[in-house]
Amino acid sequence: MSAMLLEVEQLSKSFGGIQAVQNVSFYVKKEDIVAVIGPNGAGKTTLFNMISGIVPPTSGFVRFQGAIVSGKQPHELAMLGMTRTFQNLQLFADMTVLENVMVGFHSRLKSGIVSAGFRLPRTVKEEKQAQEQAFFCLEQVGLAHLAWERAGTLPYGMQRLVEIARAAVSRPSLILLDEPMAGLNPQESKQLVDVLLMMREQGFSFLFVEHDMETVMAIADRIVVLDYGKKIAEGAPEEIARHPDVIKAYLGEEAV
Ligand SMILES: Nc1ncnc2c1ncn2[C@@H]1O[C@H](COP(=O)(O)OP(=O)(O)OP(=O)(O)O)[C@@H](O)[C@H]1O
Repeated sequence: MSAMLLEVEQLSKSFGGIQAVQNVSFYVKKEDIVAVIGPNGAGKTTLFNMISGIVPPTSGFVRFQGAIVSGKQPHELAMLGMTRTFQNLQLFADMTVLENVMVGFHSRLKSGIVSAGFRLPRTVKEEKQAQEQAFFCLEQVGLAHLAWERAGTLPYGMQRLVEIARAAVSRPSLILLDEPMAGLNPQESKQLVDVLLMMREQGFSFLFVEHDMETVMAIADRIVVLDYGKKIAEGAPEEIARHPDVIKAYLGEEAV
């Protein structure tokens, strides 16, 4: 597959005197899994926040499916087919698992979650569609049997899967995952890796920030490495693992 999905061009962000991200460029193609790694403070979160519309870039731009999208809000990006998850779980603990996933569907609907509350005819139909689609996504992540449980009662690893199902329910072309493995035990991590690989088979593409190198090496097609706000390397996992600048960035940090 060679269709270009996301193009990040010379993206920069400064906070006062701090250059958090400096002229970073890379791309994600359809059905790619691309990881962004780097030592603490390298600029990963800032880069991610710019791509997903949370913070505006100081300069540079983001193109998604051929159109420039920098400056658009997260809900506008969701309508165009780009969704994201956050480092800290953002589920509604008192809502059911199914309802939590449906929230992701509403982010892409015309009627939205507010009018859904009024139960207008069009929205009743959309509700049914949302419910079916949400249930389907829960089946895919292996949680359909828990659809009616309150989300807050699920173990952490399962809540992460609910978040992934929510990000996927509107059938976006690209899902951004912010440290998907954080807080998961090895068994939960393995389960999530399997889910992500299975979703890729179904046509999803992923860009993710991750500290867990084992996961990065296991699932990334390409890795973008940041250090002090700059891209210092980009390539396949095996190239990155032996890249001298990457080794220096990591070992230099740990040796201190
Ligand atoms: N809102 C902000 N105001 C000022 N400085 C910021 C802000 N956000 C980030 N920074 C600075 O920008 C730099 C990059 O931070 P960022 O959080 O993007 O790095 P990171 O790679 O995600 O780090 P970590 O792995 O620790 O999450 C750091 O020096 C940080 O202190």
